Amino acid sequence: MSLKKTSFPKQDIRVLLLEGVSQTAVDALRAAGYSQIEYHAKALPEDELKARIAEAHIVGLRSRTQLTAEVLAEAKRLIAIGCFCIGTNQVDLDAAELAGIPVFNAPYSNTRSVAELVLAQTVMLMRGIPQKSAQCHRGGWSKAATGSHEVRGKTLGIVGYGHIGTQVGVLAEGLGMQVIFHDIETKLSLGNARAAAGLDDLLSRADVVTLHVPETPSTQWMIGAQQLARMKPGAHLINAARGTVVVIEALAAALESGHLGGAAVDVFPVEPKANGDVFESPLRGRDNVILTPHIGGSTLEAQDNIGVEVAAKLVRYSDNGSTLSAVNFPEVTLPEHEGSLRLLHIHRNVPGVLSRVNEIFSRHAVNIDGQFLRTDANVGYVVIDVSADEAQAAAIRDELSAIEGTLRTRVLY
Ligand SMILES: NC(=O)C1=CN([C@@H]2O[C@H](COP(=O)(O)OP(=O)(O)OC[C@H]3O[C@@H](n4cnc5c(N)ncnc54)[C@H](O)[C@@H]3O)[C@@H](O)[C@H]2O)C=CC1
Ligand SMILES: O=C(O)C(=O)COP(=O)(O)O
Repeated sequence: MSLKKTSFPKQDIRVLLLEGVSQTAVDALRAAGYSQIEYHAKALPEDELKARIAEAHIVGLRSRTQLTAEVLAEAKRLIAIGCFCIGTNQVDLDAAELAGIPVFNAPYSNTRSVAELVLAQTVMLMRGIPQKSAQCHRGGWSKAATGSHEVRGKTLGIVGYGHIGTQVGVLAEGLGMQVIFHDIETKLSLGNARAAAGLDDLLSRADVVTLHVPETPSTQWMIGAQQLARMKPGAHLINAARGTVVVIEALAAALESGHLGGAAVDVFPVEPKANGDVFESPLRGRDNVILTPHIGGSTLEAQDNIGVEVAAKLVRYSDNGSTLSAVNFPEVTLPEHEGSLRLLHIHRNVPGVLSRVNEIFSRHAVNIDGQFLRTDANVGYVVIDVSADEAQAAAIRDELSAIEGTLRTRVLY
């Protein structure tokens, strides 16, 4: 494989990988010529994170590492962020964009893993298995059908009918469940699934409610005491979305009162920072609750696929400038630039920047082979391919950097 030179040698591009991302990511980065990889099996404490990210050009993380505006302010050299997961709520996406840093994720690679777990939890909860298993562990024996039900013919209510929610629905229909869903967007129903009239309608009809919404201001604490009270007596709640979606004390109270039959919870408002840290929760010690340590997407298959997918996006951006599928940035799909040097200019989206860019090019005796521009409300991203030598490109880059509103410039060779 021929390795492309970037604005400075690849061996000087530092990649910081956190939270034990899959070895497939390391392999993919190495194969693309990125040899300076600092690998951490855990999330770093904030002070250490600030110190390490200050040196990094590319950072890869999972759901634990919080890239706040304060942390990003230290990341002076950072060109790209890879979330080796689906959720990107752990990154201040606006702060990253305004620093000229695109954020990539793996929007589908662990979808199936979460869906399979939720399906299994649905069966376990409807059969009362968590309680029966706990009882057997304590030496008890209570062979009875009381409180045990088939899922066939029962109603599954899916809140958030996106990638995971639809997969859960398809799998549940395979077991003969009736599927209803609620989403803020109009969604195509798969199979025989039907949209509920609203959240309250769904809560009042479902035997099992499962949450698959992202963490946003509209989903924060969306399931509290009032919503739980609307659920059918004896119904079950599954949360493998984000811990901030459910008021956990209200869930504990609904279980304590016997209103809910059980719950399966994978995500929590506060999660331990590292394996081995103590997990505190009002749900601990309840036999009818399946507790898992945020492992909905943690299968080897998912992690390996995520490693390959996100590493490829980071390499593509670093080598080629393409921002396709970035979650916070104008998306530009770029062709290869054989025979041209490529200048990247990321700027605040304010009037006049493009005319200044063009004015600079008009003063240099270089041929423009291609120009690409995308903007969003905050940022403009312009890519210009030129027939020029390295010294000319460096001179142009310096002038582009001086334009007011410039966030980042790079030359790709
Ligand atoms: N437990 C785990 O390990 C994992 C958890 N997740 C979580 O699952 C979430 C969902 O993942 P995907 O299905 O891939 O996302 P998605 O973006 O495909 O689907 C989310 C759906 O929720 C809907 N939605 C947003 N706000 C809503 C609201 N207020 N009320 C109703 N619907 C609303 C959206 O319109 C969309 O259809 C992720 O954002 C992540 O937080 C994802 C993977 C693994
Ligand atoms: O993909 C997601 O959004 C998840 O929640 C999975 O997070 P993780 O990579 O297991 O820390």
